[in-house]
Amino acid sequence: MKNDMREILITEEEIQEKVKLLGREISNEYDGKFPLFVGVLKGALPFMADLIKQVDIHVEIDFMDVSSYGKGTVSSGEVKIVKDLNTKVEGRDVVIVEDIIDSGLTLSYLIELFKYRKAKSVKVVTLLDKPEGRKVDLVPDRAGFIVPDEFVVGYGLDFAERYRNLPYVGVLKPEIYEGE
Ligand SMILES: O=P(O)(O)OC[C@H]1O[C@H](OP(=O)(O)OP(=O)(O)O)[C@H](O)[C@@H]1O
Ligand SMILES: Nc1nc2[nH]cnc2c(=O)[nH]1
Repeated sequence: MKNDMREILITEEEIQEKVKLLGREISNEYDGKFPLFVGVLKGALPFMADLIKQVDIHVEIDFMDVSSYGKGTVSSGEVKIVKDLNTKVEGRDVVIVEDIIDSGLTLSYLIELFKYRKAKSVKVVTLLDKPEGRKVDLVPDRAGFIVPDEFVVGYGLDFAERYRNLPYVGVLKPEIYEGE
């Protein structure tokens, strides 16, 4: 798969170091509390798995599957719930765990949903933030790395359901996108 990459933007080591730091910060922030971490499938899976191992307080985890991207690289703009939570969020400190914030449409939808469901607090931690992609005004509470306005893959992020299992984040060669 490495041959398909035009460029590696963030190495495995850089990711793991950042995840440790975020885990420590979140442990301090929620010390004495029992937050509900909501992983947004599918992309947040590797980040969620690594992050919870670096958090040194009790946490509950659950997952939601929402989708606004089809097979390609452009958001449809419409957010659909594919799988809802099994956990009640009323009265809970919710931490939404994302792989990337691009347009911000997915997250703004989820934040409003959890507020409507009466969460005590709703915060966002994302591994990647792409501020140039924003279509709504949204700033994450914690972000690991800022990425440029390019379609990135790896560490949960796919192109046509591939490349999620790369341990790093990068950009594909143009001929890979064109082949689809
Ligand atoms: O800020 P936005 O423009 O809304 O983009 C961010 C969302 O897009 C990706 O998910 P996607 O809908 O592609 O589903 P996936 O995680 O299953 O790949 C990513 O995992 C975020 O959830
Ligand atoms: N794989 C991938 N999914 C995204 N969803 C929103 N932005 C991106 C991106 O840059 N790459």
